[in-house]
Amino acid sequence: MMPPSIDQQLLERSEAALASVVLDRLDLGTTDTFEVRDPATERVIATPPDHSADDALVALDRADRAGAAWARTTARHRSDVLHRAYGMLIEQRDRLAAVITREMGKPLAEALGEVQYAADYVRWYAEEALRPAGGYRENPVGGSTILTTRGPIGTALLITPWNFPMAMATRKIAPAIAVGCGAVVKPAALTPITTLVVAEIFVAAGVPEELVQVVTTTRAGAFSEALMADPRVRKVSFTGSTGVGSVLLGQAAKHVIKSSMELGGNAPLLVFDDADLDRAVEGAVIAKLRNGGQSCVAANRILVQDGIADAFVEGFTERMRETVLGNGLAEGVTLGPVIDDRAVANFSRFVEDAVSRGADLRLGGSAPEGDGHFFEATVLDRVPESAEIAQTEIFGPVASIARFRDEADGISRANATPFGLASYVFSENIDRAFDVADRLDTGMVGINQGIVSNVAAPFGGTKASGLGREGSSEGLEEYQEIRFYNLARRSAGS
Ligand SMILES: NC(=O)C1=CN([C@@H]2O[C@H](COP(=O)(O)OP(=O)(O)OC[C@H]3O[C@@H](n4cnc5c(N)ncnc54)[C@H](OP(=O)(O)O)[C@@H]3O)[C@@H](O)[C@H]2O)C=CC1
Ligand SMILES: O=C(O)CCCC(=O)O
Repeated sequence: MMPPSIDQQLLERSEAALASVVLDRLDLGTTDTFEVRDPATERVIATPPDHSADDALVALDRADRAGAAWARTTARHRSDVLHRAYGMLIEQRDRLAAVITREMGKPLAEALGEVQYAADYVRWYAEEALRPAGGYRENPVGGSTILTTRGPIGTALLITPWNFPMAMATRKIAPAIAVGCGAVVKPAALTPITTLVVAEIFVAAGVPEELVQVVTTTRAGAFSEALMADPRVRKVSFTGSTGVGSVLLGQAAKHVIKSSMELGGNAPLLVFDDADLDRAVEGAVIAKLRNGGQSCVAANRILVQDGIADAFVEGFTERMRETVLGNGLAEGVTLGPVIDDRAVANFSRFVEDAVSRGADLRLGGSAPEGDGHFFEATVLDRVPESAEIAQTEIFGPVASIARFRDEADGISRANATPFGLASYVFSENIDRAFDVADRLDTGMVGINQGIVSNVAAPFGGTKASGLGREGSSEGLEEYQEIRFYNLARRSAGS
């Protein structure tokens, strides 16, 4: 079948959007550059500066100084600035979405969804900035009153991945700004442009020019070594692979830096015999294909109870067959390219390995010929636990289905992973759904739905999936330091 053709007007608009971005926001005279490519065509779309570790230290210096002044502003002021930024992000949603699609690949409609999701973090933290941040309690043995305050922790280092280039940036930058911190942001080298647009809009909304410094670089290791050894960094927030998260935690341990780590997942999605079939199929498609499967909360292991398995696999495969693969700028496309060649090679290997171990390939399984990094929506059924795909984070549009006998079997398989980010349960028996959800060792559980992401909810995982939470009020606390005042009292206390 011919791939859908690209809308020329959208292409031109996206070219204009890319051309409008100031690539060197640090303006340090850096002459090294690197290439950012469109994953749908492999063509170069931008050449931002490749900043050195020394450049990053200058950025840190600026963010730290600006942060000291920002910390003294009122919560009302910070809230107003964030509200303005929200409005401007929404006004510029088409420009932002075009940049996201061109550098990351997701279909334009999904990119627009990411812009709204990302902007919602800014609005949420504009509101949270005003919440009371302190407490009062009596010393239980009398003699003093304990007052607590929460203040900005200091300068934050924010490292983001390529899969949600806007939402992961705002999920970190907005709470940092809301409480009064400065920040150095390092976007993924594959997708740095969106973050530059976000920073530009924040400044236009009233964020001081130097408060949020975006460092574009391909030298991530040297960057983090230099910054994590600098005592001015008081907070690191990272989203990405568990391997890099561990390296950062090692560096944080040395200098005792407060850390939030949002790392890999291996989400189980359990469908019980008593699930509503249509709901389970729909939820599983949503959970599997979030961001083309390139999400840490994407359903990684679909586990289906024996009694409903055949009907589920039938329905799920038919829904996966409806996906339209192609360039995210083309009309009707619902599945864009994957991020790079390495990902395509991984998926081909997963499929080959699973089939060689007895899995049943129900749909897809190949990378189409031609330019760009594409992989078909794929369904593998009866995947044995020995298959590589049953043990690893897939991060793409390949669904791995296995069957289970009963509740105990399903739960024990679901928990048999070092990861604990998200899980999903489908059952019309609400007692069972809650009971199973309670016994799944993950930070988030979707019950009868395939979505857990929500700005008002604490996003994060257990075990090797990370530390800390993002979004919600808990996400704000990650950028705060608690202080208490022990106020002497004459009375013995009440
Ligand atoms: N939990 C999640 O949300 C995500 C999980 N992943 C998982 O990780 C796998 C690999 O993806 P990838 O993008 O390579 O993830 P990485 O963990 O390598 O990259 C995430 C971010 O960390 C940066 N980084 C890389 N090395 C270091 C370092 N030594 N010190 C500081 N920062 C560093 C990257 O920079 P640079 O781009 O320059 O390498 C990028 O900005 C995926 O296939 C997926 O399994 C990926 C993305 C998100
Ligand atoms: O997948 C990720 O890398 C981050 C989380 C995306 C989401 O908020 O849903």
